[in-house]
This record gives sequence, C-alpha cells and structure tokens, in this order.
Amino acid sequence: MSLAVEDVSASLGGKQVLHNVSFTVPDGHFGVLVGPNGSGKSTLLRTVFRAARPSGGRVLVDGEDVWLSTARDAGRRTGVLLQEQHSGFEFTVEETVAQGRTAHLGRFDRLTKQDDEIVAEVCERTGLAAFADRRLAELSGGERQRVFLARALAQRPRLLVLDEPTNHLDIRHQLDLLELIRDLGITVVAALHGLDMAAAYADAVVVLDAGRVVASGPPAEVLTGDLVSEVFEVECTVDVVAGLPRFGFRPRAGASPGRGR
Ligand SMILES: Nc1ncnc2c1ncn2[C@@H]1O[C@H](COP(=O)(O)OP(=O)(O)OP(=O)(O)O)[C@@H](O)[C@H]1O
Repeated sequence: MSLAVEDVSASLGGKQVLHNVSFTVPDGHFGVLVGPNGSGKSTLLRTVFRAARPSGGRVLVDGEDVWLSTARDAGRRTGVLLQEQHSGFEFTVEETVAQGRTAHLGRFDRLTKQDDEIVAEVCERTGLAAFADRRLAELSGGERQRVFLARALAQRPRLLVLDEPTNHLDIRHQLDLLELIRDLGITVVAALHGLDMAAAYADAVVVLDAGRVVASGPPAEVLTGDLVSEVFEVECTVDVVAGLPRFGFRPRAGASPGRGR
C-alpha cells in the first residue's frame, strides 16, 4: 500500500503546525519522520491515520484520500501504535491483542478460530506468548509497548503508523521491534527520535523542522552532520561505520534551552 502526503497543512489551537508537507512512502517501504520536539511529527501521523483533518492538502493511501473513506475502512487497513497509552490496563495481554481483530468484525460478529490463531501467532512473534494471561497493569512500560504493537499487528494492517514506537524499550527490544517491523514487508511510517535507528532501518527519512519538510531521501544522504546540527541546534558529527551513519553530539556553545516557538 503506498502512502502519499500531498501539500498537507494543519493547525492546532489557532496555530499552523504543518506547512505544505509532501512526501511519499512506496508500497512495502519504511519511511521515518525525524525532527525536534514540536516539529509536527505526531500531528502529521495523525493526519495519516485519520485522527486530525488537514486544513489543506491530501493524504492518499493507494491513491485514495483517507479523508474521503470511512473511518471504519481506514481503521481496517491502518495499524497504529502511539507514544503513550494510559487506559485499558485492566485487560490481559491476549484480550488486548485480540482487540486488533475487532476492526475486521461486523457489529454482532464474534472472533473466529482463525482470529484466535492470528492472536496466538502475533503473541509468539512479539515474544509475548509467556505473558498472554497477565494484565497490562502488571507489565513494565516496555512490555506494554510490545503488547500495543502486537495489537496493531493482529489487525494485519497494510499500512502501519508508529509514533515513537521504541519509547520505553531497552536496546535489544528496540532492535527486535525495528527488525520485526522491517521484515513485515508492509508500508510503515514512523516517527523516531533515535537518528542511529532511523539511519539503520529507514528506506527514506523525512526531516521536519517547525512543521516544514527540510530534507527527505535515503538516510545516508539526508542525515548529514550539517543538517542535523542545523535542525536540532547541536554540534553533530557523523562517521560512517559499515555503510551506516553514526552520530556524535555536543551541545552548541551558548545554546539556549529551547527556541521558544
Ligand atoms: N492540542 C494542541 N493545541 C495546540 N497546539 C498543539 C496541540 N498539540 C500539539 N500542539 C503544538 O503543535 C506543534 C506540533 O506538535 P507535535 O506533537 O505534532 O510535534 P512532535 O514533532 O510530534 O513533537 P515531539 O517530538 O515532542 O513528540 C507543537 O508546537 C505543539 O506545541
């Protein structure tokens, strides 16, 4: 499933936070959004999974404007993993993952044996099988994040939208999650703060700054020391190790704590 964001603008609380943003993620590719806090990554992802309506422009999934399709159709094909979830902790892991199947059910349908098999397979794949009967309240933040990923995968989405999916995860689980996502072979768009991870896993990165795309393309071409220094207001050096950029950071001399936008 291809994703095309065309000239998207959005405003929140009377302030324009996205300015004519355009990029594409071809079918089966992994597109990553990077940018400083407040640069508009989450808002942009929300326009993609139909939670925030753009004030201008279009979001096309396989050529179809998501805002012209029903919420149910969009929900069926798009899996979403958000930064932090604060509810539903009374459910077990298995119950939560099974919620991913309900997007495909009619109002009075019940889960079938095939749904149960998908839930079991996803729990296995995400390393959650041993936790299946535990309540989310009894899990660590990182374990819960994996459950929410599993719920999104149980949906068997054709487009996966991830907002900081590696938040809370230790390094092994960050790598596991990104490997798993890459191996899914579906179209993925994710916001990531870790530039090393973005460089290692993305087919293409889109750099946002103050709601505008300032660069996009293959990570090794886009994530240069100069660009990262400029956008993140730090001193950044890049070494290429085994064909991948490795980033070194230092605070910029005389830098203030924020831009106060
Ligand atoms: N409900 C809201 N009302 C008004 N402004 C908002 C609202 N939500 C977000 N904003 C503003 O919109 C801008 C973009 O926020 P957004 O969450 O999309 O950025 P982000 O790049 O995802 O940030 P982070 O890296 O901190 O998660 C920020 O300036 C933020 O303060």
